[in-house]
Amino acid sequence: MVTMTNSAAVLADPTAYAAAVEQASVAAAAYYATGESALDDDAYDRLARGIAAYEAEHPGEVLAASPTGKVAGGAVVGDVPHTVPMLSLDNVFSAEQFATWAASLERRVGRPVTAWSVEPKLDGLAVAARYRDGRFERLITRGDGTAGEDVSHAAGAVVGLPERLAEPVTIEVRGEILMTNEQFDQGNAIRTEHGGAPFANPRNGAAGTLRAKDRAYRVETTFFAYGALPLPDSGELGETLAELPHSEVLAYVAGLGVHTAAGTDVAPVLAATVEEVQARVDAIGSLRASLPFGIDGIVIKADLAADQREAGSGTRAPRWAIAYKLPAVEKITRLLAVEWNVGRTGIIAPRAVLEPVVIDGSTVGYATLHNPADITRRDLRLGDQVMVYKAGDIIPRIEAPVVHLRTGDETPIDFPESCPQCGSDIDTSEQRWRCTRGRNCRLVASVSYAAGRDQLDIEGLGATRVVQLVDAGLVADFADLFTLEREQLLALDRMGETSTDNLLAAIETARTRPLSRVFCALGVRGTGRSMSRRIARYFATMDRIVAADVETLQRVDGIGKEKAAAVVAELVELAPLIGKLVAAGVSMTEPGATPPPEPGTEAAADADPEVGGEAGAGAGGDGGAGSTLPLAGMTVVVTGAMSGALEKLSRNQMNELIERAGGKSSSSVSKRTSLLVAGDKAGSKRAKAEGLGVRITVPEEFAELVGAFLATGEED
Ligand SMILES: NC(=O)c1ccc[n+]([C@@H]2O[C@H](COP(=O)([O-])OP(=O)(O)OC[C@H]3O[C@@H](n4cnc5c(N)ncnc54)[C@H](O)[C@@H]3O)[C@@H](O)[C@H]2O)c1
Ligand SMILES: [Zn+2]
Repeated sequence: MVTMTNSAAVLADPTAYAAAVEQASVAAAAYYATGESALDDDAYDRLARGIAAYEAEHPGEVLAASPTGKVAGGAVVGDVPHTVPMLSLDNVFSAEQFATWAASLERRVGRPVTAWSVEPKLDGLAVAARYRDGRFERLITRGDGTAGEDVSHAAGAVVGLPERLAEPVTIEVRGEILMTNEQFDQGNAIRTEHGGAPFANPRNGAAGTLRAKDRAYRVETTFFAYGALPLPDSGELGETLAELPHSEVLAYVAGLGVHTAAGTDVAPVLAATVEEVQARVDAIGSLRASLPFGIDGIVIKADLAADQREAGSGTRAPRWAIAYKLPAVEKITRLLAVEWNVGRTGIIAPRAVLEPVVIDGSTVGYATLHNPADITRRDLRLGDQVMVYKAGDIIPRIEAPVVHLRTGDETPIDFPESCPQCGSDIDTSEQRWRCTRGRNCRLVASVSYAAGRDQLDIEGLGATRVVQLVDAGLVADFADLFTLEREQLLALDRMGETSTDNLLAAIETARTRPLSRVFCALGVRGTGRSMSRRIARYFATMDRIVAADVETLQRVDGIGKEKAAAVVAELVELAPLIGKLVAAGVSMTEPGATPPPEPGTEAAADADPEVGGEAGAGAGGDGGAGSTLPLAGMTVVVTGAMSGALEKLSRNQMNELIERAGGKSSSSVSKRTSLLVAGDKAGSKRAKAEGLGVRITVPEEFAELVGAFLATGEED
C-alpha cells in the first residue's frame, strides 16, 4: 500500500511564520519561473504545510503573501486569461485519506460516484494548448490559474503537440509538459556542450525550456493531455465535450492526434470502487521507478460529466479530483567525493559519495555515476549540491548539480590516470573505462599486494613483473609464485639469468615469512598489517585460524562480531588458496606465539600456557607466555629516526617487533600510551608525550629491552 509521511515545519511564533511565508514565496516564484528553487519539493511541501497549520491556529494573522489556497502559491502571474480557471489539485497521502475524501465527495453529490478515472500524476507543468479549426494557435502556462503566460514560441519542440489535428476542430487541450528521462539526459548534454548549466531535474528542465527564448540549440519536451474543453467558438463540439465522460474526452483527444498517457504502463483506467482505485494506485506506485518519465502521484477523478458538474470547484482546486501523492523521490544533498571501483571484468566505475540523505524512507549515501563521460557531460564538481533520485529498488542516481546553489568553492573531479586497483593503464576508448588487464585486474592487484613490502616482501616482483606473469598465464593466484620454474621465468621478456635467480631467491625467502605476513598476504578484508599480526599471534598457526569460528575469532583484540563473521566467510573461500600455500611449503606458524588453549578441554580451564605447544616450533622464537613478555600490557608508539640495532627497521617492522615482545603498537600518542620510542628528529609526538607525562625512551635503550625478540624478525 502506498503511504507517506506528510510532516510539517513547526512554526512557533509570528516571526517564524512570516519568515516561512517569505521563504515559500521566493522558492515558489523561482520554481515556477525557471525551476531554480533552493528547496527540493519535500522541503517546500513541509514548509507549506507548516504555514497552513499555523494559519489554521491563528486565522487572524494570515499574511496576504501566504501561498495557502492559491494556485502556484500565488507566486506567478500571466497576461493571457483562461476561459475556465486552470486549477491545482488537493492532496491525499494514504488509503484512509483517500477513502475519506471519496466518501465526502459522494455525500456532496448525493449518490455513489459511478466511475473513477485513475491516472498518473505527471511531474511537469500544466499548459493549455489552443487549436482553431484544427490548427495550433497558442500555448499558455497555468500562471495563477486565471491567466497564464504565452509560451507559443516553444511549441515546436514539444513532442505530442501536433501542428495540426486530425479534424478541423476548435478546442483547448490541457495537459502536462515534461521531460522524459531520455529528453532530460539529451537536453543536459546539449546544454553543457553549449557551455550552459545543466538542469537539476526533468521538471526544472521542462520549466526552463518552455520559457526560454532565443536558445542556440533545441531541447525537446513531451506533452501529455489530461483534459479538453471548448473555446467560445467551438460550436457543437462544446455541448459534446460538456456531456462526455472524462475518459471519453481523453480518447477523443487522442484520436485527434494529441499525445496522452494511454500508451504507457500507467495509462488511465476506470475503477468502480474505492478498493479498485487503491489497487491501481498501488500498481502505479510500484511501476514508478521503471517509467521513462517522472510521476509524483496518481490523480483520481470522478469520470462522469454530471458527477463533476455537481461536485463543482473551489478557488484552488476542483472537488471532483484528488492527487494521491507518492513520496518524494528526489532530494538535494552534497556530493562529497567520487570513488573509482573496479569491477570483475575490469570496468572502472565512478561512484558518488553523498552527504547521507533520507529519500523515501531509506538513507542514501552513494549514487551511481555510470562513467567518466557522464561526469563531464553533467559538469559535476566536488562539493556540489546535487539532485538525487531514488525510487523503489533502483540504485540511487544523481540527476544533476543544482547549479544555482554553487558557492564557487566547488572543485573539479579528478579522474584516475591508472587503474586504481592494479595500477595498469586504462583503456579510455569507450564510454566505460576499463583496466587494460580486464578480468586479470583483480589477479594482478592481489598478487602485487601479496608480494608487497608488508606482506611477503618479494624483492624484484613489482607491478610490471606481476602483469607479465599474469599475462603469460603463469600465475592464477599468489601461491603459484612458489612453484614457478626457472625456464618459465627465463622465457619472459626482459628476464635474464641474474634477475631470474634473484627473483627465485626472493621467493625462497618469502616461503619462510612468519604467519602474520602470509595471512596478511591473503588480503582478507579488514585485516591489514597490524590486525594480521594480532590474529597470527593469537592463533599461532594457520590451521587454528582456519578452524576458528566466529566466536573464537572475536577473542582477538579489535575483532567484533560482524568482522569475525566476514573473516570466517572469506577464509572459507580462501581454503583452496591456503591449501596450495601449505603444499608449496610456505610457513604457516608465527614465531614466538603461543597458541590459545583448546576450547572445552580440561587444560583450557587450567589455562596452561604450554598446551598445544607446537607453536614456538617456528624459527627460534622464545617468547614464552604472554605475561612474561617485556612489553606485556603496554601500548608503544614509535617516532623519529631509529638508530643502533633498530636502525634498519621500517615502521612496520618496529610494530612487528613491539607485538612480538607482547606490546600493542599504535601510531598516535594519547593518555593510554605506555611508552614512546623517540629517535632523532622526533617532533610533535615527543612534545605531546612530554605534555601527557608518557614515558619516553631512545632506540638504543628500547633495543636492550626487546633484544631477545630482534632476531626472530626477518633478515632484511
Ligand atoms: N521546490 C520548490 O521550491 C517548490 C515551490 C513551489 C511548489 N513546488 C511543488 O509543486 C507542487 C505543487 O504544485 P502544483 O500547484 O502544480 O500542484 P500539484 O503539482 O500538486 O498538482 C496539480 C497539478 O498536477 C498536474 N497534473 C499532472 N497530472 C495530472 C492529471 N493526470 N490530471 C490532472 N492534473 C495533473 C497539473 O499540472 C496540475 O496543475 C508541490 O509538489 C510542490 O512541492 C515546489
Ligand atoms: Zn586494473
